[in-house]
Amino acid sequence: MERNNLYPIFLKTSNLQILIVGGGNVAEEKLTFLTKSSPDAKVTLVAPMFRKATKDLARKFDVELITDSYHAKYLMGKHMVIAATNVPEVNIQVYNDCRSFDKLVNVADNPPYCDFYMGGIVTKGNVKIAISTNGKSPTTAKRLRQFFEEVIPEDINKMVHNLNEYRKTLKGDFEQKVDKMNAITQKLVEKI
Ligand SMILES: C[C@@]1(CC(=O)O)c2cc3[nH]c(cc4nc(cc5[nH]c(cc(n2)[C@H]1CCC(=O)O)[C@@](C)(CC(=O)O)[C@@H]5CCC(=O)O)C(CC(=O)O)=C4CCC(=O)O)c(CCC(=O)O)c3CC(=O)O
Ligand SMILES: NC(=O)C1=CN([C@@H]2O[C@H](COP(=O)(O)OP(=O)(O)OC[C@H]3O[C@@H](n4cnc5c(N)ncnc54)[C@H](O)[C@@H]3O)[C@@H](O)[C@H]2O)C=CC1
Repeated sequence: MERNNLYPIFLKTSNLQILIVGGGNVAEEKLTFLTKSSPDAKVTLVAPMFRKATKDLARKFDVELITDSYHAKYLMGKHMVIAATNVPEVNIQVYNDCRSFDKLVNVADNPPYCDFYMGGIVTKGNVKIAISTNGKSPTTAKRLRQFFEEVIPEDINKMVHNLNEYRKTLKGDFEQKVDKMNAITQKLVEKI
């Protein structure tokens, strides 16, 4: 069976500068999911024109909008880039420039031109689940996201908080703490 070899990481987007090239539907969709998961992300968009809803989102999440066509100078200081224009040549140019400057790049909806994929994301307090289908079916990623949003209880964060508090009260060496944490959470994985 084919398998997903991507390695998920949880980025501190408030420490990183992200550039989105484009201001249309796709750029707005990527910005919507990015800010939904990471409202404190540092994001800049560059495009000759932006949708009204994109401008509203930008105001809400303190996103910088640059009204201009893409130029490589806009990559300066950026760590990650998402290209989402409707001009394939521009998207490929962004990809090539990012390669030259060692930036991580995602050409939205174009898997061969992605160093990383955006995933389906479920957030419940401190708990976050990211879903990828290895680029094979974004719709499945969306449906799984909706499924987990539904089935994971809101109070999962209470459990994380309580276990964090309990962990602080534990004395002993590392191994004893691990044993105690495992013992108290054993029920979670026991088959009924
Ligand atoms: C590879 C990837 C690269 C990337 O963009 O990062 C990619 C690629 C493509 N998307 C396409 C289209 C659609 N994308 C969505 C939705 C989402 N797409 C997302 C991620 C990814 N999309 C990455 C892989 C993720 C993984 O590994 O599973 C999500 C999860 C996250 C996000 O966008 O932030 C977000 C759901 C968020 C949520 O709801 O939680 C929908 C569904 C809808 O809108 O209802 C459609 C229309 C239905 C359809 O066409 O399938 C096309 C075809 C374009 C064409 O036909 O030209 C391609 C290209 C191709 O597949 O070749
Ligand atoms: N809209 C959709 O749901 C989907 C779109 N696509 C493809 O994704 C691409 C983008 O789609 P949309 O966002 O819907 O297009 P769009 O037409 O809504 O937006 C394109 C954006 O790119 C900007 N742009 C054009 N040239 C630029 C440049 N040189 N520098 C910076 N920005 C530039 C435009 O100003 C505009 O804001 C298209 O190629 C489309 O075929 C693929 C799948 C689904």
